[in-house]
Amino acid sequence: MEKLRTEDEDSPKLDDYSYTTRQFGIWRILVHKDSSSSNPLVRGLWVWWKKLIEINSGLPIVWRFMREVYTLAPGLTLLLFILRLGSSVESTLMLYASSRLLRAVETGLAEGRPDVTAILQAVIIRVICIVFTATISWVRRRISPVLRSRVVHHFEDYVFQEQLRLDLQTSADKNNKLEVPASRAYYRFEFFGGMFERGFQLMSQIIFTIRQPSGGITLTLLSLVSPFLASTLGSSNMWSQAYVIYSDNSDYLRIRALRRFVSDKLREEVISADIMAWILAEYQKAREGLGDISEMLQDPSEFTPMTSIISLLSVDLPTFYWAASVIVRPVNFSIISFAILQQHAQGLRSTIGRLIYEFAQVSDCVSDIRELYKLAEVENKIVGGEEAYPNDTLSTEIGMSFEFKNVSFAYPGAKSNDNAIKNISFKIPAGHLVVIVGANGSGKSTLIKLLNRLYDVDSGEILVDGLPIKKYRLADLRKAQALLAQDHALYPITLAENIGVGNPDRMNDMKMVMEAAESGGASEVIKKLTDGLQTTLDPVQTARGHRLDKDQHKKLKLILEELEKKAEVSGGEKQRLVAARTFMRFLSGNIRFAAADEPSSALDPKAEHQLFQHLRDAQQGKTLIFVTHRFGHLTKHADLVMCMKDGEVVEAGTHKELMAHEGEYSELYNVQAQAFEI
Ligand SMILES: Nc1ncnc2c1ncn2[C@@H]1O[C@H](COP(=O)(O)OP(=O)(O)OP(=O)(O)O)[C@@H](O)[C@H]1O
Repeated sequence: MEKLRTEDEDSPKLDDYSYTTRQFGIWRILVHKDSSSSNPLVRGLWVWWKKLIEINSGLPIVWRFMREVYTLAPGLTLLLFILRLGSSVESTLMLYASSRLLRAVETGLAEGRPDVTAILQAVIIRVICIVFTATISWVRRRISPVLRSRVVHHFEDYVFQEQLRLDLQTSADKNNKLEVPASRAYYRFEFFGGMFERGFQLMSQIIFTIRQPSGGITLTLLSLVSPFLASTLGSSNMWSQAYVIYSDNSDYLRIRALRRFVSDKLREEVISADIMAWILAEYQKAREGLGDISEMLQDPSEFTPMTSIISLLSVDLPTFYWAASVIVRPVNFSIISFAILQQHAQGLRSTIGRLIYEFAQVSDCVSDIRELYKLAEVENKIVGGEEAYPNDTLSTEIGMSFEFKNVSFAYPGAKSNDNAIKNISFKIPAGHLVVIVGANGSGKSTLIKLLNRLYDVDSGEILVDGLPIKKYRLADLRKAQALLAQDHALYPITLAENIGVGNPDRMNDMKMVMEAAESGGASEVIKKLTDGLQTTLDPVQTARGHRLDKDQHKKLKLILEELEKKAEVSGGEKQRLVAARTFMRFLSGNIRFAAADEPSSALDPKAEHQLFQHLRDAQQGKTLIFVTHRFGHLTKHADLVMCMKDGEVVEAGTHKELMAHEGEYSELYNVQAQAFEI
């Protein structure tokens, strides 16, 4: 683990990052090593102290969050807090009512004559309390969903907007992944509302208990002990610390892996390969290997008998106090007072317990809120320059020119130590047709991504029309480029929109959309579909059924099946539709560079030939790069063929030159050519 961090002058020493390793069943847990004491009580207090510091530092962001929620619905938020204030005195009022009732009964019993007025008063107060409680909860149930929608929508929209803003390199960074769903915002708001309510509830209970005739103050103090002890001992356990958890039990991992064979994705292959018996045998072997090793996550040392005894005894402290005072002053003994004080003690203990529990969660809330806001602070790694593209003095009408100067690049977060691009230098003149060939993993696609500034180079420089690529405005650069790649997908919108977004300004121009579809070879696909251009291939599915297992549910079942039906296209048809989007982009008239990165892997030979032909036909005013493994007729038309191997350009020239050279390219070419020899 230490290897993951490099030490520099300002960063904390590695010792500060030390951890202890623990093993529970199949789980290995690396727990951050705290410098605090091994005594659970001292450690618990230390955890509390750290929590307080954390909460203190989080106050500004919580304040910002609460203000933001308030501005979304000021009236509703205020009303909700007023209702919470009302709820906070509910339990005290109820307690007051039942104390009055008990005292009235006690007096009646003592005097042999019940005080009907007092009893009636107590009953009326209790009924009022019940009506009050029911009304408050009714109003709350009505306003909460509205407030919830506003808060959740607000944060969902914000997160969506921020996620859309991130570039590839920035969003690939794990630190920029949101670990909290936007819907958590409302729970966090409710959480603080709950604490506010609990705070007032505690205040009203304390005031009421202190005012009790016999031992109110002592009772209040004694009621504090149990929840305080429980929370302090509880907070010192391992789960409240920072940890990394994983399983390295090979049998457990094998079982998990083998279970994947029953997924829909693999089922077809499993059945056709008839490997069920082997899977089952492997599964049983792993199960035997795992034996009784537990998958449960439980720290056996979490609670020792002593801590449990102390915790349980502390609950009975008010009773012990009462028993002691009866022994010392038996004359004061009243069973009713005892019952009332017991009720007070129980109420206080439960409120304090909940409040302490909630207080312990505040730091989690703060980190959730921080997490929600963090995306706004993330700066994109790919930063555009000021220069417009096309550049009046440097750019030409015939296309974009490129120059790579000693460019190296490794994917951020890649496990491999090898660069995907290694110190490459070459030039592509404007308007040229370039074909890049090479083995799998040689860096062809990466090169195209660098030209589109999906990633920035680690070292070296890329020039576009003679100027460093970083100097151009990003939006201008991208508007002038069109990429068509094998893994480009169809979007979950209609086919008309799927093609139209290639040129958003003319999205509704159906004539242009159909023209683009024709060039991409997709018009036949569209005609085949019942809804034509208005088809959505992978629509958002919301339909679901519940307990449709009986005969009388047949009708509902049929409706559900109808709702679940969706249009499907083949892999090659999908590629044609994606290609149509690129042609739509061409029709914007802005494109000076187009790259086709193996866009034809699923196309039949005729469709592939047509696609390449259409791309070449549209080459006017563009530099065109093809990345392909099936390069026969393409390379013959190419102005430049670049052959890549292990992240380097090993050969570059025309087809003829490279064939004469008899190197890597001619070898690849001949392998393909041989396939056609009889
Ligand atoms: N997103 C990524 N993260 C980490 N490594 C990557 C990523 N994409 C590609 N690589 C690695 O970079 C190297 C070059 O990959 P690239 O996709 O450019 O190869 P290619 O020549 O286009 O291969 P192919 O012919 O198989 O498409 C490979 O070793 C690959 O594993």
